[in-house]
Amino acid sequence: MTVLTDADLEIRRGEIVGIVGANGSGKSTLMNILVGVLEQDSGTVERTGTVGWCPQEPLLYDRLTVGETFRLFGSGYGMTAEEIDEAKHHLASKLDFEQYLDYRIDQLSGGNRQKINLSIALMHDPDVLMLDEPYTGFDWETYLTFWDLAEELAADGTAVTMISHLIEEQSRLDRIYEVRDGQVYDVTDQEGETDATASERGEETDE
Ligand SMILES: Nc1ncnc2c1ncn2[C@@H]1O[C@H](COP(=O)(O)OP(=O)(O)OP(=O)(O)O)[C@@H](O)[C@H]1O
Repeated sequence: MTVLTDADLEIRRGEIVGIVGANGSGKSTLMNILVGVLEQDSGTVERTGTVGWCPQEPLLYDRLTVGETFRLFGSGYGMTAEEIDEAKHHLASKLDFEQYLDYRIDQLSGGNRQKINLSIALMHDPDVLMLDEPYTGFDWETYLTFWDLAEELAADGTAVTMISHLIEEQSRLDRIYEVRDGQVYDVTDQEGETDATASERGEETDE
């Protein structure tokens, strides 16, 4: 099936970019192509720098502990043992999962598993961060901490891209792309909410 027919977008350093759109519109497909886990049929994706990816479904190994998970991904990223340890403690303290470092992934709650999923995307301080609904299952405090982290990273020059469903988040985004009918539209300067966010709430739109 054809999901996307026309997508032209740019993700710049220091920006927080939102990808919005109705369920099934192709947001994850677009992100998977940008990350490189899915190959596009035509067109090009230009990536500069390192990429961190937080997929919608955590891609973690159930039988590893949280500490082992950091070591596995950290060594994959080419980090030293000290760098891995520092990133682990920093993120565990920030996102409040220090007490779970020796737990196995399959012993964690959904929200805590998502914290690890997000942390693995962030731990190597990537230049480009791709987050597919990164806050699923987060409690309110964690959700706010997540935004602190995203804003800190963007201020340090990271290009942060996230698939977002929440209308109230749109004011935090520097640029907003909407996926609709297989195409990607820049709706940053559109007044009010996009069609997609209205239709997600079940409201009629003008189309
Ligand atoms: N592995 C797959 N095999 C076949 N079709 C797929 C696959 N993954 C996604 N699709 C289809 O591609 C289309 C776009 O899916 P995608 O997951 O990109 O949407 P989305 O906008 O991220 O949706 P949601 O908001 O529900 O997460 C949908 O019609 C979906 O059914």
